[in-house]
Amino acid sequence: MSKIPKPSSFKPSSRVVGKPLTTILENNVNGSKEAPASLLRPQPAYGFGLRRRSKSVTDLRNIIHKPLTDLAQLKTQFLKKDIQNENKPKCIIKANDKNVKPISAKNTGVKRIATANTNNGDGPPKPKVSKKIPDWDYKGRFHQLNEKFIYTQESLKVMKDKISEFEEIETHYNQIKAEAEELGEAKACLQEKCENLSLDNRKLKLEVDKLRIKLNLLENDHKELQKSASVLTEQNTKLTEENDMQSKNLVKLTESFSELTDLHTKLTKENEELTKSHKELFEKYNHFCEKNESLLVSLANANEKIKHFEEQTEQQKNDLNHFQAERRRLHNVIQDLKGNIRVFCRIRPPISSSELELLQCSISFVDHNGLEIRKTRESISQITGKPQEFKGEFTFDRVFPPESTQEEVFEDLAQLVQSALDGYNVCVFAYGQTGSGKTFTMQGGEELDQRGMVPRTIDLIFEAIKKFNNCGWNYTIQASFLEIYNENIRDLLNINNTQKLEIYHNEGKGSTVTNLTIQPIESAVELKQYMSLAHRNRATAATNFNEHSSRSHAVTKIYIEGTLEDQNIILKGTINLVDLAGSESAKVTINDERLTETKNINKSLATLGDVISALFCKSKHIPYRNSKLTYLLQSCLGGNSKTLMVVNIAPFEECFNESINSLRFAAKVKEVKTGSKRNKLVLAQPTMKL
Ligand SMILES: Nc1ncnc2c1ncn2[C@@H]1O[C@H](COP(=O)(O)OP(=O)(O)OP(=O)(O)O)[C@@H](O)[C@H]1O
Repeated sequence: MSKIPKPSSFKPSSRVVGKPLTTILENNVNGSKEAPASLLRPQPAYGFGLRRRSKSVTDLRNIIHKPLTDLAQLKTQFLKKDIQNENKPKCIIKANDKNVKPISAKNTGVKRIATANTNNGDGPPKPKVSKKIPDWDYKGRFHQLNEKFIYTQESLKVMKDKISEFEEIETHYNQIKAEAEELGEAKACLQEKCENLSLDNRKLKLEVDKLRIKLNLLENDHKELQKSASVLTEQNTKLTEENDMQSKNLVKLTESFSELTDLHTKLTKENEELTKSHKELFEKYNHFCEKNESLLVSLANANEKIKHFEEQTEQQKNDLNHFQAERRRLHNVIQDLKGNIRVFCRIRPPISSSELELLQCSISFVDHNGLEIRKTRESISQITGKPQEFKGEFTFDRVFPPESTQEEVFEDLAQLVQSALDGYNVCVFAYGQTGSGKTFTMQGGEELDQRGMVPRTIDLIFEAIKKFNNCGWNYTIQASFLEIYNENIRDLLNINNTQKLEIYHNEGKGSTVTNLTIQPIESAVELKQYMSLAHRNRATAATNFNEHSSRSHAVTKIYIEGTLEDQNIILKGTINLVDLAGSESAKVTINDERLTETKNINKSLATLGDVISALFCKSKHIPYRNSKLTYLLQSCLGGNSKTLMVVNIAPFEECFNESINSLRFAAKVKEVKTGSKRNKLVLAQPTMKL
């Protein structure tokens, strides 16, 4: 049995009133919660019990299923009972219907009497029931009966009204019955639909089960997705950070891109131009390729020639080294032939007007080697009574008159510089009295052409080194500057040097001075700078001859070391350029201090003479140690060393005696030279200049 929705659960609605029952049922079948309109319609009153029950759907259902005859029967019964009830005061209503509960007298009691006298609104007011009227009170009984009669009449009237109501109800019942039939049909439809719906419901349940399973699966998936979502969130955070960085990079890259775009545009233009020029160049290239082929042929020929020339060059290099060795040998032979000790004499000119006013000696020059010097004033000999002549004739390797230039004086010295580069020790002395021109000869004047022997030697050494470098030679130059003053050595490159400067002689290495500054030199300019410094540091003292006369021996020593690695040749030579102190005799000195200076100077000069004499005599003992000067120059005096002495002469008559002394000293030295080399004048070798 399909369930019909209970009317009690429906709310009354005015909207459904007047609608056909089928429509209402259909609406309910479709899920509407509205009650059928007929069920909500106000029911006609056919008794207070029935009216109340008519609101129940169950009663209505019963009514629907009861046949119409029952209703007529009900009406009749109802009317009968109503009349009977009137006659049975103990029970106001006796319901035959199961649904109308009988009211027992027990429950009503006295109240029944009270209610009988009250009007309940459905009928006429009941006559009051007073206490029992005695039988004899006919009047009272009549009055009572009369009231009952009136009441009965009114009740009858009421019943008639009720009958008419029942007729309406009957009409209405018929309508309801018709509607009930419709409802039955609708119910069948609904049942069918319900069955269908239950089928659908089952299907839906199955689907729901499936969906639940799916849901579980989806929930699991959801959890996994949540996990992966959290992982992805972390990744997302990282990626966001990376993205930020990338964004920044992107901005930079965008900027760079724009720059590159500009550059690209420029380069595109350049490329176009270059393509154009490339085209032109390619044409030229093709042209040159053609030329190149012919040139390659010529190149191959040239290569062959180069190879041939290289072989020749190598041969010539070997020859050159051989010739250089030969040149060194021959140069040395020439120098030996010229003499290992050479003596030049140089007469200086008067340089100031005061010097021009002085009496000059008469000096006559015999070719380049000899000179004759005499006094202008002749004196009478006290012994013979005849006029006495003071003159001297001297022959030297070279005599330079006053007009001789520094360049001319240096010509011969240049050959000795070459000997130093070839690995020999060379010593150049400037000898002479104070003011005779020693310093001028060695250092020179201010002008370029007045450069003396020392700067010219420096220039020549570095010029020669350049040439030798081209032939594979490598030279290193060092220099030291010292002076010997009162037999004490002073370092002219470091005048504050308080360390002891002592001379030691080593047979292999020659003389060395301890603690002396030996300065490596890279260029001629650098060496000249040190030379100027040494010149400034040199001890000077004013004399009556020359305001800045030197009272010390100044020694400039240049160390030359040449290496030819190919041939494993090392040449070590030195050049000593010595500006000797003035050689004047003690009688012209002014004071004791000067006298001591002069004595020391003369002693060292005399020792120099003695050493040279001892070398000439080939004495067993050479007194080198008698003076610091000779001890220092020991390795440059004698042996294979080359010595050049330039005797400087002042042309003044008042210097005549000193000049004669100097010339005699020089002549003595010259004799040494000629004596030792005369026997060897056998080979005449050509002179080889640098
Ligand atoms: N050949 C020369 N030509 C021109 N002037 C010269 C010549 N020789 C020397 N003199 C000048 O004569 C002066 C004295 O010369 P210098 O100073 O060289 O003499 P010195 O012998 O070195 O004296 P001292 O021993 O005192 O040093 C200087 O003014 C110098 O310039």
